[in-house]
Amino acid sequence: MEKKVIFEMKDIVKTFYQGTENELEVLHGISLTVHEGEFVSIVGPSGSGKSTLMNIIGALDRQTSGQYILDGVSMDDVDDNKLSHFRNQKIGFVFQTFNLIPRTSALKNVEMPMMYAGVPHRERTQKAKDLLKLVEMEDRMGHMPNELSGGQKQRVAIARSMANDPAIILADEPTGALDTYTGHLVMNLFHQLHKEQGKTIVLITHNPELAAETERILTIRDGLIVSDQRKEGDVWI
Ligand SMILES: Nc1ncnc2c1ncn2[C@@H]1O[C@H](COP(=O)(O)OP(=O)(O)OP(=O)(O)O)[C@@H](O)[C@H]1O
Repeated sequence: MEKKVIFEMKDIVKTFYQGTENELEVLHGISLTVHEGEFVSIVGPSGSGKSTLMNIIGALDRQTSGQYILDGVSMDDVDDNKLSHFRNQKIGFVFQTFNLIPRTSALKNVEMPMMYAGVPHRERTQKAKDLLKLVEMEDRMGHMPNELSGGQKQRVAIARSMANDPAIILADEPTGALDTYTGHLVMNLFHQLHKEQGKTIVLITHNPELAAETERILTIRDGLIVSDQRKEGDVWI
């Protein structure tokens, strides 16, 4: 059976304008389809446009031209007022610097996206507990972020990213602030979520070794996708 399309980009161009004179076209026409359950990485040198592309995938920014369809909805049809709600529902973000809310317990951090989504108290607390259990953080639920190690913070952040059952988990250099060993543990967690829960994951990374662990590598250079490789068995094609 054909897998469901999670998002589709058609000829996405992004231009930044500074004043009326200066314009900088950063993405020059990106076309890309990602299906449900894929674990994709986006790699490319610094300045190639990865963050710009990620901001569009994550509905944090809009394209200048082209079409972006996320979970069946064209982003052109989502007005600015609805954008943050849409983002909260559809995207689970994991950042390099964790971005947990300080002086707020791990449990409350995971509850937060559900609070914004209007999930009733009892239900969201139970879901947050279940998610923290899934990432093996159930014994640290009452801890504040500053009482957690980097790897533990990232596990809480990953639990939070799944709170509203997003269409995509979008992870931007999620192991960038962690030592190699802890980074591997975090990557293993993504692999587990992908394999056991069928999550669709988009990983943005500088690290080719991490990218090679995923099943599809998109390489972006100077604002264009220059290769799109998939792993078949042990071979990249
Ligand atoms: N808001 C902005 N206004 C103007 N130019 C921008 C803006 N954001 C990014 N750029 C430019 O777009 C280009 C691509 O930047 P981007 O951050 O997407 O690259 P990147 O591949 O994520 O780099 P890195 O790996 O270093 O984070 C750069 O030349 C950058 O200066």
